[in-house]
Amino acid sequence: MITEARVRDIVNALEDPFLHKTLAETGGIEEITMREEQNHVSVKIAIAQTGTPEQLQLQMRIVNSLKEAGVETVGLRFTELSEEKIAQFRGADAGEKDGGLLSPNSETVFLAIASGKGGVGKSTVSVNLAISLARLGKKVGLIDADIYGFSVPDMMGITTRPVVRGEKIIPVERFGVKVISMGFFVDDNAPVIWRGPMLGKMLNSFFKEVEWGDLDYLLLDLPPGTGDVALDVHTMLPHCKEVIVSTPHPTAAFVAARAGAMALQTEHELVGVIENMAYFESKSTGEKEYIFGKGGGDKLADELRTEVLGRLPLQQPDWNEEDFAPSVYAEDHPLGAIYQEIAAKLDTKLSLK
Ligand SMILES: Nc1ncnc2c1ncn2[C@@H]1O[C@H](COP(=O)(O)OP(=O)(O)OP(=O)(O)O)[C@@H](O)[C@H]1O
Repeated sequence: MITEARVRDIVNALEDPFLHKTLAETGGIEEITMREEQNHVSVKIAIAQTGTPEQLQLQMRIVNSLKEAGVETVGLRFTELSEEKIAQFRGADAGEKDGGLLSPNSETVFLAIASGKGGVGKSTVSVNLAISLARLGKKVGLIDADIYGFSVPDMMGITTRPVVRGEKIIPVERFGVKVISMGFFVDDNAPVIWRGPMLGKMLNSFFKEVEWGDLDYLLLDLPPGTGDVALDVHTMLPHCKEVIVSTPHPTAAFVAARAGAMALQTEHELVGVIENMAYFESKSTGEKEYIFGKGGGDKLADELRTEVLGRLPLQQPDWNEEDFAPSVYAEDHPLGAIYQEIAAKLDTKLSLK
């Protein structure tokens, strides 16, 4: 009679038909019982969905494999994996480079915008970089992946919600950029209190269920910092090029270096640093004041072996009551022009790769 360990090996090697992961990876084997005198093996297995043709096929595969290994009779019971586990594996799927993830098209560059801490202007940079790339004639999408602290819709002055067509969500288009945000799916300003597995599910559906069409760039505004949420999102994402936003203050640059290290550890590729709030320029004298210090961006770029893509001074966009978008810099605004330069630089750099 074969050993229990051998039974486990045989069954573990088979795949959950819905998650496309081996039962070893999903921890699908719940129980194995052996009755030696009858050469009988009984296995209880959890899979993502029961009562399906796929389950029948898996049943057949298990029975055949065990019989080939010399088992006389096989008993099988199936249960369903917990929602949490399923979400965890679906989330992990999104992290697979070529896995079931919808790539808006195979040429699309995923460009993630990260920061070491909150409040340095990561979302402002994401929004304006996306718009600048669109102004260059690129087809651009923007995912507000700062799931718990979404701000992109407000920053861009988006007042409409995506519509659902068939099984697909049509992103909202604003300033030539297709946008999707957690903010579209919660009641007005309600805090998001979903935990890990839901996060994976949500991110995954931002890729898979949104009708992105053909895109040159899909930008992702990541959660700030180097904590659990940022790490989870980094892990779940497909391979991205990544830009780190920091202020020039040394402590901001220190934590930003940790964000850069996290990107590298999770196999994303750093393409540059943007120094935001780099200085304040007096409108009357043109003199520059380095309010948050100087040199943090250069140090950070050195440490991460990358370059400073641009430096943005402190200045608000001009308000426009008619077409209100509080964080969007017009093309002829001094910051709009700097964003345009950064976008052109990035576009050249990324299209050469
Ligand atoms: N260059 C700038 N000049 C003036 N204000 C700026 C500049 N960049 C960003 N801000 C302002 O700073 C604040 C923080 O910016 P933003 O929300 O983009 O930061 P963040 O890093 O995305 O923060 P979090 O990740 O915590 O949401 C906002 O009020 C924004 O308008």
